[in-house]
Amino acid sequence: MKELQIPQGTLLLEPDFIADNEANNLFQSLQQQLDWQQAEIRMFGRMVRIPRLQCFQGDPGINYRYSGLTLQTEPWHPLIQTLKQRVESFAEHTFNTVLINYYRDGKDSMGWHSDDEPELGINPVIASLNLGQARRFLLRHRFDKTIPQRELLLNSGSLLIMAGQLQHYWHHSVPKTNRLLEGRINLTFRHTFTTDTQME
Ligand SMILES: O=C(O)CCC(=O)C(=O)O
Ligand SMILES: [Fe+2]
Repeated sequence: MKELQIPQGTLLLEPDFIADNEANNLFQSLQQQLDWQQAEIRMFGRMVRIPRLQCFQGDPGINYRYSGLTLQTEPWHPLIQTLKQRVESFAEHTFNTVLINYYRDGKDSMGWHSDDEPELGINPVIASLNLGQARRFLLRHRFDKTIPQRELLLNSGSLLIMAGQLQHYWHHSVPKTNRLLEGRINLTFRHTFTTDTQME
């Protein structure tokens, strides 16, 4: 595991967490078997469809708030349950939810944001697993515009861990491109606190 040096945040990358052929098989199975939804969010006073498909799984009874929406967790898909266990033992951290994003082609994307919802706790550990098409992942400092933007290429099978103060100080995004790209599935494993569980 490689620690990427970034001020005010922790970023770890394991480029070959899952072997290529297994990652491709997982991509195919999940692409076919998950119940993909295209959420609508309110933007500038009107409802727009987000440019990607999503699915949210986790332990029972956990809600997830996202751009004004409240999503209910679906039960763990068996393949994802197994992946969760592998990621947990590698990251030495437990997760109770996963947000799964399916970028169908280069036009699908995720805008600048940080994962700083209060239910994720103060300094969340988020483990981000990539399957399929490699995509650019950008990071930009939220406050100090003199700090250069960072760019990673997230290959199929790679695992990126975001931790420490990263979500407080950095935004991240997956930009769209005009290049013809294949599909990519990204899974962000998270620990979501509920009113019944303690914040760290
Ligand atoms: O697709 C990615 O690499 C990023 C996903 C992400 O930022 C998120 O789910 O919050
Ligand atoms: Fe994110």
